[in-house]
Amino acid sequence: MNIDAIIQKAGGVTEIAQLTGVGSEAVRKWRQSGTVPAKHWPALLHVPGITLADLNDTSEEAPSMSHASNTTRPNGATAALALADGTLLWGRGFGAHNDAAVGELCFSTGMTGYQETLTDPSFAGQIVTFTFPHIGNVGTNPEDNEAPTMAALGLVVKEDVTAPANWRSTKSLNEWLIAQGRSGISGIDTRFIARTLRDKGPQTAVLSFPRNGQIDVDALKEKARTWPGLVGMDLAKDVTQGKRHWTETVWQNQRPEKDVKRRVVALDYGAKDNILRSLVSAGCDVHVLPGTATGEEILALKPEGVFLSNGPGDPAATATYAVPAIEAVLNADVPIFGICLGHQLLARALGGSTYKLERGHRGANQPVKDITTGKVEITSQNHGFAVDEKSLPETVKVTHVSLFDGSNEGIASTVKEAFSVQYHPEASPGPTDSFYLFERFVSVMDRRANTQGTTQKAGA
Ligand SMILES: NC(=O)CC[C@H](N)C(=O)O
Repeated sequence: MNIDAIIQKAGGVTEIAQLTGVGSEAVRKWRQSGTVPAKHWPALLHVPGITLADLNDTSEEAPSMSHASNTTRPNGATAALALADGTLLWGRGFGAHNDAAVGELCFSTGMTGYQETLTDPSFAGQIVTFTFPHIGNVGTNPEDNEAPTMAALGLVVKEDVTAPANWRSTKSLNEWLIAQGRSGISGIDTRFIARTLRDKGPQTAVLSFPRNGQIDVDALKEKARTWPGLVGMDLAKDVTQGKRHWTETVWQNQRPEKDVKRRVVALDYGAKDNILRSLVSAGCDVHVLPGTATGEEILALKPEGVFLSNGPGDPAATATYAVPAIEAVLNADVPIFGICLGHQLLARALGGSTYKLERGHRGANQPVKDITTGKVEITSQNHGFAVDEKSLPETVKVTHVSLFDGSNEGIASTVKEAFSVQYHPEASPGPTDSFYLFERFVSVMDRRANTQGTTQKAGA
């Protein structure tokens, strides 16, 4: 919304001046510059029809290397970001050199946890824009990785990365990126990117930070325009780490250790380490299998429960091999808990379908309502696909919903012990409001073991 539309919504120049406690002269100045100073936004948010997004649109452009400039390369520009719609943004490269990393451009609103975000395997095939302007301030450390390598193809930030200041830091973000072989670009107007993705939906982009400094703008734009996009891509098979016995708990675990541990097979479609740690902390003995494991391979481990992990790419593509395996687990009546890609795959195995969202959810402040209790959780999220509620059969109930856009955030089968959520109860980064889901999974297995125990005793 432009400034004139905002003035009109507020009832005119005199009214807006009164509302904000400034003189009409000040309002005229806002009109000239096209911006409303942020300190007056709270007063204007009371006016029906004016939203934060509208005011954001009027705010001054953040100082950046260039704003959607298509022609001249500014002095000092060493990297560029080309979007599929023809936009070219110049910036300063950091991290490792790469001629042209191509993938889906997305943005995350998380204010902390850039290292966890960059190593979340679900970001494979994507270039992450951080809307929080200061990235890199706390450096990197060996404990905050969610997987051994960085899955995201690159990162886009506003401010240049400065020297780290944190007692846990062992490497600067710049050095760490060099070791990961990934590039970053700074000096970018990240609000412009957020708005573009908001208004136009998902966009492919190419991040170029070439060693020789030569950037062929037209070639980059062409590459961005012709990349096929994430729809139809199975990326889980590229990031799964396969078979292992996981024993680590969450960092600074305070939960008492359980006497009996429930034997869980965790299917790794690109699992974040903190999910495995959370399962252990909640009382599971975690045996990880690759996401490509068959039903037979899973059931051969005699699990008391099966966990379906998060992961990158299009769930419809991964479903080709994952769904038959999940169906075998459902048929064997083994309890299931799924997160994110695991949620989408469970929905498909139960008869539902998935679709690509116009606006993905990425950040650590996403409100979700638990429909059963009415309680709201603030959740960590990273997904671009979603479960289509209309496609769900009667035997599946909706348990959680996004308070941002009403899309599905959780389901449960009414005939099997199987439930899943679209968000990330393991946080990392983000709030831990939803840890109860790991405990719920364990209590389902406890209940099963107890009833089976009773049955056995009764039969003996
Ligand atoms: N975090 C995830 O598991 C992401 C799931 C899926 N790749 C999506 O984008 O929706």
